[in-house]
Amino acid sequence: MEGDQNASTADCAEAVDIGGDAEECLVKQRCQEQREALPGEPRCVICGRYGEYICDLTDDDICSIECKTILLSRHEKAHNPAPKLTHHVKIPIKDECFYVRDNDRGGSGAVTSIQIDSLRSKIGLCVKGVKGASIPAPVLSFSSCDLPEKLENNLETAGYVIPTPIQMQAIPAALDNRNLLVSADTGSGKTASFLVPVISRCSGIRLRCVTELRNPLAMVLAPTRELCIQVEKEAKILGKGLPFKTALVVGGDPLAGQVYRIQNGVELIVGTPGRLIDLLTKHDIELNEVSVLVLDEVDCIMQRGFRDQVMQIVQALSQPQVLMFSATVSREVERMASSIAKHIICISAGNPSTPSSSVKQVIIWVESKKKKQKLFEILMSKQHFKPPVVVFVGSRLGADLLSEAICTATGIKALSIHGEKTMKERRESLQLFLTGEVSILVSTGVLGRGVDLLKVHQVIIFDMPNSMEEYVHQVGRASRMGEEGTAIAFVNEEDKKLFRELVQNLKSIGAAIPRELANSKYLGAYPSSHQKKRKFGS
Ligand SMILES: Nc1ncnc2c1ncn2[C@@H]1O[C@H](COP(=O)(O)OP(=O)(O)OP(=O)(O)O)[C@@H](O)[C@H]1O
Repeated sequence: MEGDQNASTADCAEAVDIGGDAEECLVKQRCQEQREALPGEPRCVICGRYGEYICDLTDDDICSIECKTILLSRHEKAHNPAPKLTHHVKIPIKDECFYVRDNDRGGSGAVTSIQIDSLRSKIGLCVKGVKGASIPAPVLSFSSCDLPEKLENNLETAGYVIPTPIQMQAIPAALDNRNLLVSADTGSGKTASFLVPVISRCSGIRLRCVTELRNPLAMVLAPTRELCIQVEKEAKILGKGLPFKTALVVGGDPLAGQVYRIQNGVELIVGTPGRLIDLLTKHDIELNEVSVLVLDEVDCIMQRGFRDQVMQIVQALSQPQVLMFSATVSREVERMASSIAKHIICISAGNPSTPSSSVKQVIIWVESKKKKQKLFEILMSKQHFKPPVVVFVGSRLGADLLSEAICTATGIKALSIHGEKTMKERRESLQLFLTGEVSILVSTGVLGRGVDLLKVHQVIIFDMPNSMEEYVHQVGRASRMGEEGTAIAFVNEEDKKLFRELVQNLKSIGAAIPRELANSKYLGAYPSSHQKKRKFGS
C-alpha cells in the first residue's frame, strides 16, 4: 500500500514538474509570466506564448509549468481515459488533506500535504482557512469531482475540458460544503466555480428525493441585470438535462412572470438584491430550503446601497453555505464576509486585485475638453481601433451623448447602455453589439463587472472610474481566459485620487507612464485604498 501511494504521488508530481528541482526555480510557473513569442520563435501549444521549454513526455513546446500541467492532463485524457470516480480517497495524514488523482482507480491516490501545497503553488493557488481545519485538495479534472454524469457532459459540450486553476480548488471546496471567499483574475472562470457545485448539489437533492413541491434550493446574487442574465444562461447550459430549473429575478422584467416561475418550482434563483427584496416582501416565497447562497462580485454587492438588502436576504435564509467571489477582494471585504458566514476558506488564484496581465494597458493623458477628439482619432485609426470596443464612461447622459457623437463624427455605429434604459433596450443593445451589427458600445458601470464579452479585446476607459477596483474590472472586459487585449484609459488631473495606485500598477508591469502622471504633484497626496482601510489606532 505504501509503495502504491508513493508511485501515485510521483506521477502527480511529474504532472506539474519541468525538468527537476535545480531547474525548477528558474522556469516560469505561470503562463502569464512568459513573454509573447517573436516571429519565428517556438510557441506554446497551449497558450501561444513563447515556447521556452519542451515537454519531455510529448515533445511539444510549452511556455510554463502551468501550460505543461494542462498539456499533460490533456495527454493523459487522450491516452488513458479515466474511469469515473466513485469516491474520494481519504489519506491518514496529520492535516487530513485528501487528494484525488485524475486516474485514480480507487485506493492508491494518496499524496502528502506537502505535495498538495506544492501543487497549489505551482498552479498559483493560495488557500487560507481556520487553523487546524482541513481544506479539500485541488483536483486536476472535472471527472475527479464525482459530478452527475450529465453535468460532466454539459461541461465538455461547453468546451470546459479541464478546470481553470480557480475551479481546481474552489469546486472541490464548495462540494465539501464549505463557506468560501474566492478571489481570482477577471476572466478566469469564477462563474463555473460556483455553478458547478450549485448544480451538482441541487440536482443531487432532487434526484435523491422526488417531490412535487420544488422550493428554491440555491440563490445567486449579482449586482447588475446583465450579469444575472449571463449567470442564469450559463446555469441553464450547464444544468441541461438535470432536474435543475432556474428563475431570473431582475428589475425591468414583469414581476408577475418571475413569481409564477418560482411558484411552479425552481432549484436556483439568480437575481439582483433590490428586485429580490421587492419580490420577497410582496410575495410568499418559501426560502427554508435554500442551502447555498452565492454572492458574485461580493465586494460590489457588499457596498453601501446593496449591503442592507443583501443582509436582509441573508437573514431570511436558514444558515446556508455561502460562496463569495470577486476579482477584487480587500481586507475590508474579508471582514464583511466573516460577518455573513463562519469558518470561511479564502482561496485566491493568480494576481487578483490587479488588472489582468493579459491586457496591455495604455494610459493617455488627455484634458477633459479634448477627450472626445482623442477618442475619435483612435476610432478613425485602422491601426488602433480594434472592434468590437466597449467605451466606459462615468454617467448615463454621458453615455447617450457620446454614442451619438461617435456616430456623427466617425460614421461608426455606436449604441449606449446604462441603468436608465429599459430592460428591452439594454438587451437589444447588447445583442446588436454581440452579433457584430454595432461595433461600439458606450457603457456606464453596468458592463464593468462580470460580463463575459467574448469577442471584445479592446476597451477604452473614457472616464476613469472612482476606484482602482472598478478599473481592474473594466480592464478585465478586454480579456477572457488569458486571451490578449488592450485597455486604453484617458487620464487627467480629475482622476488624481487614483494616481498613486495607478502608477504603482503601471510600474509593476513596466508599462509606459505619461509624463504628466509621473510628475504629478498629487502622486503622494492620496493614500492608496488599502492604506485608507487601516484599522483604527494602527
Ligand atoms: N474550464 C474552462 N474551460 C474553458 N473555458 C472556460 C472554463 N471556465 C470558464 N471558461 C470560459 O471562460 C470565460 C470567462 O469565465 P467567467 O466569466 O466565469 O470569468 P470570471 O472569472 O467570472 O471573470 P470576471 O471576474 O470578469 O467576472 C467564459 O467565457 C467561460 O465560458
